[in-house]
Amino acid sequence: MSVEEGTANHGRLLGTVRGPQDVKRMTAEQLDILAAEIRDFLIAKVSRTGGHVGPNLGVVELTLAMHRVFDSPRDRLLFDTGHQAYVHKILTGRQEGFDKLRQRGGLSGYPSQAESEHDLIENSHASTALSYADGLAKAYALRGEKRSVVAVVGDGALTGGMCWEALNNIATAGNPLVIVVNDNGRSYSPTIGGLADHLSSLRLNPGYEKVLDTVKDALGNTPFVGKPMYEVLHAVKKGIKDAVAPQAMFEDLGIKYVGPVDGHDVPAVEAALRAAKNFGGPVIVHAVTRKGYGYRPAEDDEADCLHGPGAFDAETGKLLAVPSVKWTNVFADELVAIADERPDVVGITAAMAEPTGIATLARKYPERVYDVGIAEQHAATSAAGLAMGGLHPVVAVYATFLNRAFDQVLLDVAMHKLPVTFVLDRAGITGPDGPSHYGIWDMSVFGVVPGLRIAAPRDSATLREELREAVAVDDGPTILRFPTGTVAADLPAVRRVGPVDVLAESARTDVLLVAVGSFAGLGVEVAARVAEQGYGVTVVDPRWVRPVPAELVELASAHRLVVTVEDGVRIGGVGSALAQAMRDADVRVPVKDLGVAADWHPHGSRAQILADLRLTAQDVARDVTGWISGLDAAPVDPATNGARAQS
Ligand SMILES: Cc1ncc(C[n+]2csc(CCOP(=O)(O)OP(=O)(O)O)c2C)c(N)n1
Ligand SMILES: CC(=O)[C@@H](O)[C@H](O)COP(=O)(O)O
Ligand SMILES: [Mg+2]
Repeated sequence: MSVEEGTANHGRLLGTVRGPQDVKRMTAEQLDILAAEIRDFLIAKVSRTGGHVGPNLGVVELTLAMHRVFDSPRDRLLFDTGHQAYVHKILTGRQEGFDKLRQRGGLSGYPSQAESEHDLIENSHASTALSYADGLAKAYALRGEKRSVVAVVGDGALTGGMCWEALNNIATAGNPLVIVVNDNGRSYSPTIGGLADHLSSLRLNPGYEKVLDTVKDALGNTPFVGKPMYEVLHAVKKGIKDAVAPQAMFEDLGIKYVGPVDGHDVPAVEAALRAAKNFGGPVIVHAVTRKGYGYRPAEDDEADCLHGPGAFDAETGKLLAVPSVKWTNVFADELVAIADERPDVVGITAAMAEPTGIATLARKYPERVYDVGIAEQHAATSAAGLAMGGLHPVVAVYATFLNRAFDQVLLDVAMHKLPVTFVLDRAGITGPDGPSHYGIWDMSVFGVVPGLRIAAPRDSATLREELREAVAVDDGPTILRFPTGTVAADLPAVRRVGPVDVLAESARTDVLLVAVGSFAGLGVEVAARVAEQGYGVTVVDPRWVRPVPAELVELASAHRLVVTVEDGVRIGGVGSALAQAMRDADVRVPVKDLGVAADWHPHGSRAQILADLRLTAQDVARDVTGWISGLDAAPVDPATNGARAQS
């Protein structure tokens, strides 16, 4: 269908867009129609699949303007965090993929090089785009390639320290580079901090370019022209600039500032981008947008402007699935109960108060909760300062995001033996957000930290118990980690051996099955399946997985085979650490450690990915039966650990 036909058939113009070139030749009127159609498309599709509908509704015009001014993929368009790249995907030939957005085998919710040559940054962690852009611009400069580099960064992502490390370098390098600040004033909730205040001071001031244009227009009609006019204009510009000094911060850094510009006005954004493109150095284009723009349920959503909901009713914006009791809710309620008793307990969030449950504490004790912005490294070391000041901070972040604060946890917190508790939500395989969101690294990465204790609760009862144990520790840091979604049904222990809970046992002691955290239920199911083959399985939940409890080694010595299963990478995981502890104690029992291969696992549902990894009761039972019956036939050399071949 032609653009003209598409224009005539409302709802069909989008169907004429197969690539960026199709929007370059559209008229302003067609662009308005197309923007409306894209919004309808986003609401229709994402309401069915779930996803980042709010952020993407806010960048429709911005993305249209970017693809009209720049020539992707020769010019590189980078998206910080990448959750706001759906419009970019729509304009680069991937409309059909939205029926399976964030689903196994379907479109990723983030840029994906495997999907398109137009995509570059696949990491969904915030505040990285400017560093990529700095490097890209330096590479093109050195190679003599005339290619534009454009990085879209949100006001929330700008609160991340890496952005300021990058800006410092971008300013010095002086390479042509366009930084589009997508300023909607929000992360999930309103963006906090001095930078956010600075941006809003810019938002509230008339863009000095716009005021200057007005002055130019006015003066332009006067009789005098030439040098005096230029001097007048220059004086006016300087005067206005001084009056709206806030953007001086960027310009004093050596980065030109253009804006603020209405991010929903395609021609205005295009004009700013063209000016930036031709500037010949680093330029910030400050686009003011609204998260959820054009869709009232998102615009009016106080919590997070429908930042990333599950499937929802397109008419009302209401979630279709009523959230069950999540791990997060249990944590939040227990944290408040603890805070009632412990005035030294305070909470820290990295711009995710609601999703981590810290908001529950903030509602009761607002003075005891700190939102540090998207700044996990700062969160960790600020927590160290709070602890040095006599408090016990509870830092609640998603497991995957603590990765970037390893050095702070190791040296700023643990080396000083400070009582800080890190609560890692979304630990393990999460699913729809894909590999850079998988919280599979924490038990390995932080397992090496001297003096740091790690707990992996199996249900709400143990979460409450282990959280209390964690905040009672006063000579070092603790980590409490649990998965996404509905909390597991309580699974009572039949007895406790030291800190280790025995969940099931038999007269026979063929297998010790160490089921870590949320895999406890799987362990009990495996034991029942293996028992049908005549073998006895003792299922234990270590509760505290680091350091390895000595009682676990003792229990191992009383069995013929040890099998561990964890929702984390095998390398350096609980199984690996237990095997080492057994070797150190000269306990010669073969160990099979099951877990997640250290790899970039694709997105999908949590259940699907775990099944792909053969981390189901059926698969594990089959393996355990094979191993133990194999022992009947011939002993496995404990030294080889008999590691299971895994993808
Ligand atoms: C390191 C890191 N911490 C936390 C998050 C979770 N997160 C995803 S999007 C987002 C808010 C981003 O706000 P902003 O950059 O302003 O983009 P917007 O959603 O407003 O378009 C956060 C905190 C993340 N992706 N990365
Ligand atoms: C982009 C980002 O990092 C978050 O929005 C993330 O997608 C949220 O994940 P949950 O849906 O598990 O809260
Ligand atoms: Mg924002």
